[in-house]
Amino acid sequence: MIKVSNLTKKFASHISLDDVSIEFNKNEYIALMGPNGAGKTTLIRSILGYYHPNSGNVSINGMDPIKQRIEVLDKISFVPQLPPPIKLNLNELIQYIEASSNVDKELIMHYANEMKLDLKANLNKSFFKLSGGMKQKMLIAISLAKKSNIIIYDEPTANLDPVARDDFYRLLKQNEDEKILLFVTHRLDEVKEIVNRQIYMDLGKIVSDEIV
Ligand SMILES: Nc1ncnc2c1ncn2[C@@H]1O[C@H](COP(=O)(O)OP(=O)(O)OP(=O)(O)O)[C@@H](O)[C@H]1O
Repeated sequence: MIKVSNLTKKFASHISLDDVSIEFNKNEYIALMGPNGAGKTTLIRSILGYYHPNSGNVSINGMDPIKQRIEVLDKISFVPQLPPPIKLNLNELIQYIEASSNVDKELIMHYANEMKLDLKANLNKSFFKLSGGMKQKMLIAISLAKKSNIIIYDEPTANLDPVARDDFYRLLKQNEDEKILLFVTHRLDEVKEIVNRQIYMDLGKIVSDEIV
């Protein structure tokens, strides 16, 4: 369970999260929406322990994502809005993920194949030299192979072509059981069939929260 309690996060005098309280439970597939600058990514990053809040706190299965960062990140699959500038080639990246997060290499290969990413042809290529869509396919393949109970996606389809988007949503549907899936999106039409809860944020607050 993810529990956010009275969370306020300011950057200088700007309030990005304004006393936000919300819970996410297993079997919830959540679309987190709202205009640019509403605070969605700040909320996600706070859940992942990237930010020290000005007040309030976050708990993930009873753990503090700042104090127990490694244990918390081990429980979560996360695909960010902008892929990180990883210099490792894909082979090294897979080996690193396999060793650090105990993710099965064959499963990464399987999901990469399902996302139509030709992993074998690109194994010696640096991650940062892949196209934007290829990077997202790789991160999605890793996120699905990790088999986490908490999956957080921050606009993961931004660079994907329509075929890759369809592949991604098909794989997500296969993967739905007993999870929390938190999905930041501007395209409700794309995720409508997958989500069962829709949350809107604006000006650092939750302005609506509906079970659908
Ligand atoms: N690291 C930071 N330093 C300063 N201000 C920040 C930082 N991160 C976010 N902000 C500010 O916090 C506010 C919320 O930003 P956030 O990225 O959470 O919005 P968002 O809802 O994810 O927007 P988008 O839909 O554009 O991705 C914005 O005004 C942004 O400028």
